Amino acid sequence: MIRFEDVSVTYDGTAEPTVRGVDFEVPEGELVLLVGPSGTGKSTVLNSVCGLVPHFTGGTLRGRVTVAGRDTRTHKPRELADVVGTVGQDPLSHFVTDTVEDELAYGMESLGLAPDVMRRRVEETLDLLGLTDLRDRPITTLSGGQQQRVAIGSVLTPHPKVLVLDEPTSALDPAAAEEVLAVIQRLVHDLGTTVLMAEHRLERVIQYADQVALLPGQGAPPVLGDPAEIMAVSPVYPPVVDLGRLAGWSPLPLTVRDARRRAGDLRERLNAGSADAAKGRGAASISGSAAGRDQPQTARTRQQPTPPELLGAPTRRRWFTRTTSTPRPPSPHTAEVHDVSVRRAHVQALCHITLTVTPGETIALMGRNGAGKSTLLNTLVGLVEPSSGSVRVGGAVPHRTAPKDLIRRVGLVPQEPRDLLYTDTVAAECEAADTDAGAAPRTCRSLVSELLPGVSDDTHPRDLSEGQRLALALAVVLTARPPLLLLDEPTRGLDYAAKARLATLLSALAADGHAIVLATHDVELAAEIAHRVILLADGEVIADGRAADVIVASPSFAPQVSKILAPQKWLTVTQVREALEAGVEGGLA
Ligand SMILES: Nc1ncnc2c1ncn2[C@@H]1O[C@H](COP(=O)(O)OP(=O)(O)OP(=O)(O)O)[C@@H](O)[C@H]1O
Ligand SMILES: Nc1ncnc2c1ncn2[C@@H]1O[C@H](COP(=O)(O)OP(=O)(O)OP(=O)(O)O)[C@@H](O)[C@H]1O
Repeated sequence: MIRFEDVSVTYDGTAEPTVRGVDFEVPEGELVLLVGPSGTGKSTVLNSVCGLVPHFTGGTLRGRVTVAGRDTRTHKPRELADVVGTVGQDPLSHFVTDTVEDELAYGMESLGLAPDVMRRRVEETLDLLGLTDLRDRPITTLSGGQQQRVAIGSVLTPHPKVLVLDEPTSALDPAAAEEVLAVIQRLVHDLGTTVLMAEHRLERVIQYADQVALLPGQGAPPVLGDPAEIMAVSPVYPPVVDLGRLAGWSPLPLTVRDARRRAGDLRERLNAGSADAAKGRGAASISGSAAGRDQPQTARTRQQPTPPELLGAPTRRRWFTRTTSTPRPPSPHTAEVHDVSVRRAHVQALCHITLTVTPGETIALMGRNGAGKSTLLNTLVGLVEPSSGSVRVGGAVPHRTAPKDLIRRVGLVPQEPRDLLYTDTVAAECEAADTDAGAAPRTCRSLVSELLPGVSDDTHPRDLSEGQRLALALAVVLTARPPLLLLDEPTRGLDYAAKARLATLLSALAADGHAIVLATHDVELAAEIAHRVILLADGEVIADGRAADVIVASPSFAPQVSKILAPQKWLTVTQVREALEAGVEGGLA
């Protein structure tokens, strides 16, 4: 159904092709998953199917791409629209109408479908994607995940033969991602729809793939094969595969269910290690278990607030030591939220929220799309005024504090880091950040150099990769050294390597006394770095406690490793690896 014949794409102004030797076929009624590290050309390949490459992006496409027999070089995107439905990475840029219902109908109207057919399909899609309550809503008032669901719905209603999906679950909560993928799988199995999809969070999608195409990068052509075979050699892989490789399981399990069947031995080895630790041998290493998350090596937890005098202590990260000379406010809490409610139009976005945030703790704010996570972050940073209740950040009321004073207390890296960047070079962005923060010249530039070595002053922020742009926005926010750092869905669009770098950085910031609150759907990131998890539902706090307790107890928010090794409380492959190594040293293996 989709056929690539020796395709290469060279963008204008670049000497080498971004992708080359792309030569494979996606048969009708199959779902092929495109995987690979950031920047290896996944979006480029996807966009060549719907004709955006090269008709809209410029550049040169060599070879041939055909979709349902139509050559994309001779057919413009609008001449392919009746066969290909495309969801790109940025839903907002996608929308053409104002309300949810109109958006779902738009594609069908352009194809001239009969009104009764349109009506039926809109109703079906609203039902399938859980959008019924939002049908009359202006799209601009939807949460990020709600918008992504509408974007997916709008390409499903015309029933295209081919779906091209670029990270379709990046803004979805785990349960919504499962629901949307189940719908897509049903289209593949029952209607014979052909799907080509790229996604970084492989733990969500790998089990739905009939085949995987790996783009290894550095100009190497894609490798197509059976998902398990590709996962055995791929540089990007989900935690279940990481654990399978660690334990030496063959064939590699791709699902939690398959891994659980294989995990008996591993559980026994880990049990022996824990028992050993309990007897006092090798305890330090084994405390890497989930229960040990907020034990001495990280120390600064809700239960053990960091004494303010320790906050200026030297840190592990060189760049960060430069920023520790200014004393921080003496309050034991960085932020206090008391009985806060927020109404937005007719929606009760937050309802009687009470919580405190303590220096040195990392909190993952989780919950379904529309639960109120972004609203809470926006309230902490003064962008949204509570309808009732009080918010204090570093002693100040955010929405009544002048921006130049507020940025020394709290900084938000928004869901779309681009929203924070407004100049046209990295150097200008850094100068503006220094001025805004009243910081010494080159403060921001030094942070950027540490976070993004090799990025030149004259690079346009638009030309940075997703992960690089996030790092730049983080540097801009950190220039003012806010004790409270807020991040909204920071791993959206990041590959596993970029995510690991972000996790290391955030852990160093927390160890230095920063309080960090991140709204995230990424259960694996929460497992990696959060001391505490707060679950929101319909604007209310429904759980607030140690990460290990809250997420392990939730089928939606538990990471893969804890599902595989339950009832033992492990959260990450790193913890398992460290425990096994300690066990080997102690003669356990
Ligand atoms: N329109 C364009 N003009 C010039 N260069 C581009 C254009 N679009 C993408 N590129 C470059 O091509 C390379 C591949 O980008 P692409 O978005 O296809 O990668 P990707 O694998 O989808 O990355 P990610 O996983 O981060 O989305 C990158 O270096 C990018 O900067
Ligand atoms: N301007 C607005 N007018 C009306 N309702 C709004 C407005 N902004 C947000 N909402 C609603 O408030 C609720 C909370 O939205 P919020 O963006 O805080 O959710 P979220 O938990 O961050 O969601 P996501 O996980 O999808 O990003 C949602 O139902 C959303 O539709």
